[in-house]
Amino acid sequence: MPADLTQVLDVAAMRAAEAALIVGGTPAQELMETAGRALGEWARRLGAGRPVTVLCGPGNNGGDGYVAARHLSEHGVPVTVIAARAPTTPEAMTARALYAGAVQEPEVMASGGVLLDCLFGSGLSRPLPDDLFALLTGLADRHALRIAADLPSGIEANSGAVLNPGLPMFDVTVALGAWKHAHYAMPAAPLMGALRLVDIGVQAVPGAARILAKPRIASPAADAHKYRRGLLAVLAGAMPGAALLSAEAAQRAGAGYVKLLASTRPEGVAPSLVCDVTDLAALADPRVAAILVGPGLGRSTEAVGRLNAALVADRPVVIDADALTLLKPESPGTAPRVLTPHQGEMAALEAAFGLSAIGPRRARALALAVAARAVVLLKGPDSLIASPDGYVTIGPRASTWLSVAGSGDVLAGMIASRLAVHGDAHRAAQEGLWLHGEAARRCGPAFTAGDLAAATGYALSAALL
Ligand SMILES: NC(=O)C1=CN([C@@H]2O[C@H](COP(=O)(O)OP(=O)(O)OC[C@H]3O[C@@H](n4cnc5c(N)ncnc54)[C@H](OP(=O)(O)O)[C@@H]3O)[C@@H](O)[C@H]2O)[C@@H](O)CC1
Ligand SMILES: Nc1ncnc2c1ncn2[C@@H]1O[C@H](COP(=O)(O)OP(=O)(O)O)[C@@H](O)[C@H]1O
Ligand SMILES: [K+]
Repeated sequence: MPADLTQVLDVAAMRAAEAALIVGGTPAQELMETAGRALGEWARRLGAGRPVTVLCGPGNNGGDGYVAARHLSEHGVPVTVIAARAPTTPEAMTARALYAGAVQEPEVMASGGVLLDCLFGSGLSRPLPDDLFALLTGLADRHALRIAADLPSGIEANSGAVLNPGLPMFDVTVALGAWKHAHYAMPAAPLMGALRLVDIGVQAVPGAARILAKPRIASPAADAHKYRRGLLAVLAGAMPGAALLSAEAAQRAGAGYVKLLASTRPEGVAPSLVCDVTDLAALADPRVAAILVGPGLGRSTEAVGRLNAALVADRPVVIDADALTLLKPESPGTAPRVLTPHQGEMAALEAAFGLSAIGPRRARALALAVAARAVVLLKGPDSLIASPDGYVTIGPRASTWLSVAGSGDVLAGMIASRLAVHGDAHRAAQEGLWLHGEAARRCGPAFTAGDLAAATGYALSAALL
């Protein structure tokens, strides 16, 4: 069976997946051999002739390092191996024995080309002791290129916690076998540099989180018309600018008809955007395929009324921004929902739904998804999507320029537009998150939310079948 290179595993699942490979007939030593050789090959190629220092710890991460060192030596690359601690696992002991070159004491301060950090990987259970922290940071300072084996040492694999403040920045992190949550989670992710993944044959783990894949979006069918493509109702509120931004993105993300619902026509409505001043009455139109409520809604009693009107209309709905702070367990409606909280809105929702705010973001998002019977897109530098049936999708790193006012309104518009097209909340959240990241990539640096909304069509074109 081909390996699964899209899943993101926690340490227990990774160990179980490795154990399954071993039971299936691949000895642990062979797994280490595959991982270590690939690691050595990355160091050789990225080093481009420069010498490599391999820093080895006591566990299997260190074992990978001895295999990498052997591979590098066999290819004529000058290697210095430093054993920070003696190997303790049978595989690491064998790997060390098979490395024919000298192994230096940790006092040796090598310098030069590439540092390959094989001190600790997924087995790190506590902060690095002072001597190892000093050794790692000292070596990192003395090498031009820093590569981490599996994870930078000092990172907790499940949570992405940085256990030692002041860890060095790496240029490349070579994940071994499968992605771990830390590769995509804050605060660890920015320390890792470029990410690469080595295939050691790890099979798909049922229910594992997955990296968000590029969606496959179809063009309108030959017999399409604007209603069949999806009518999206965007509820304007106290500050209509935000809803206008959402609507602008939504018009470019696939829906055939985007209507702004307001009691009076706000200023700045583009001619292409229909503003229905019958306002909430327009929700009775059976052709409304999806609703977006929240951007610029306000938090007044009137805002609560508008949110509830959107929910009782019983159409697939995106609930964003202010509406998230007004949503309650007793709020009406049974239609599919997408909630798009940032960290602050997440805390408000957790309080409203009586949930604990402790634990990794993915677990918190899942708990809310179940409690609110909604797909939850938890936003931030490490955005992720959780669905009530237990699936987690991890957003790949996105442009940090997305941290601009109105960027969330654009995302909500993209998701709502996709929801109007097909009504599937989970798929719409995935498509919207991908389009948001792609639009940002195309915008380059220092864009406005308006630029981002305007780039939606280009992002969509990249995902067309
Ligand atoms: N298994 C496989 O088939 C494959 C595994 N692979 C590789 O194995 C890696 C995982 O290996 P691993 O589980 O041995 O963990 P690793 O990160 O080397 O360290 C654990 C050791 O460190 C110790 N220790 C922990 N924290 C410490 C601290 N702060 N300070 C000091 N000591 C500390 C801990 O001891 P203890 O906590 O019991 O004291 C234990 O001795 C994985 O990242 C990948 O590189 C790949 O080759 C693919 C095939
Ligand atoms: N540092 C960052 N890196 C990547 N994406 C980010 C970063 N900061 C914010 N974002 C994204 O930008 C959007 C901001 O949304 P939100 O917080 O609702 O802002 P606003 O209310 O101004 O629209 C979210 O999609 C979030 O994931
Ligand atoms: K490492």
